[in-house]
Amino acid sequence: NQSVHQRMQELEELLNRYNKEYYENDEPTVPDAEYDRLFRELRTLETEYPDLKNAQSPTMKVGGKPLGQFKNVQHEVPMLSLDNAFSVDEFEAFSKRVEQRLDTNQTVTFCCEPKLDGAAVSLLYENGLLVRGATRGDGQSGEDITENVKTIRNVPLKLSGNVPERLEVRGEVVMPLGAFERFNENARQREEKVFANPRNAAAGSLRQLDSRITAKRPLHFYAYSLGLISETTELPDSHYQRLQQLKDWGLPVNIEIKTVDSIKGCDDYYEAILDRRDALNYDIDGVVFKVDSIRLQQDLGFVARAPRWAIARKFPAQEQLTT
Ligand SMILES: Cc1ccc2cc(C(N)=O)cc(O)c2n1
Repeated sequence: NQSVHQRMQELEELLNRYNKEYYENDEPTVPDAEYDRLFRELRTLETEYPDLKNAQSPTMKVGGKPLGQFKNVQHEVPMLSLDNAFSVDEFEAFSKRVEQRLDTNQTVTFCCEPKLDGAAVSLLYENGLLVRGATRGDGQSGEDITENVKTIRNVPLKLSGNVPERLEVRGEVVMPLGAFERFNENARQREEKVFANPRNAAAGSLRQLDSRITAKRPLHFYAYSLGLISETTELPDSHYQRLQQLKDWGLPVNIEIKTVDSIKGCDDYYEAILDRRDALNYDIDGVVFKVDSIRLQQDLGFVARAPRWAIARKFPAQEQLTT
């Protein structure tokens, strides 16, 4: 059954590629019917030849039998929240604090990104394989939702390239707005639970004990920082470049993430994202600015639970349209 094994590998590559296309640029090159046909062919072969089944097969992303409860996960590196700046003045106070720590003529580079309004999760990869997913919880410990995160279609089960032995990635799980509307409309028609907003929909979908339910929820994951990493790993001093490294390993990183070299650059970024807020395919509630230099981040450290080297600059609350 060498030719069967060959066909199974071919199907796996095709399905992984179509998955990536579907999430990279929202334009799958094949219709869903074709995707489903290939998916069914692979699942049939895996049933007939179980010893040829690959633990990272795309068929593993559909969820399995429900759990009785969630196990607890201790975050070896605490998952931090962000200090908020609601006004220009508060943001300027943040930038002043940062600049005080610099030498005179040193300029500071900031890494900027939209603040996704979803559910924070931690993904742990060992030798490039996804071995654990966890909710943020209280920052010190969360719930083990490994089976659920495996069903998020743009979460890779296997990283590619020269990956560290241990790599923990933190990011946000969101439910895209179009998918959220369709999901809620569907739920209304079936008189099932309707979610108040995409954040609740994402958080609620991740906390399902039955991962087959999570698998049916349209969720996206975007990596935004590194947690645990094997100390032998060579990494650039730039946070932005570390995120690009995650992207090279196959993890989804938001394309809106950019660096700027001044406070003015931060203000321009804030205005640019605010202007495009309604055009984005997911809910955001501000932008996040981080000192890009890891060395300077370490020098600035943290205050209580939030880092001194990062700030979330929040948008005015959106007037909730009365539905
Ligand atoms: C350190 C940290 C904590 C929470 C975060 C949350 C978001 C977010 N909600 O998009 C983005 C980030 O870069 C974050 N960074």
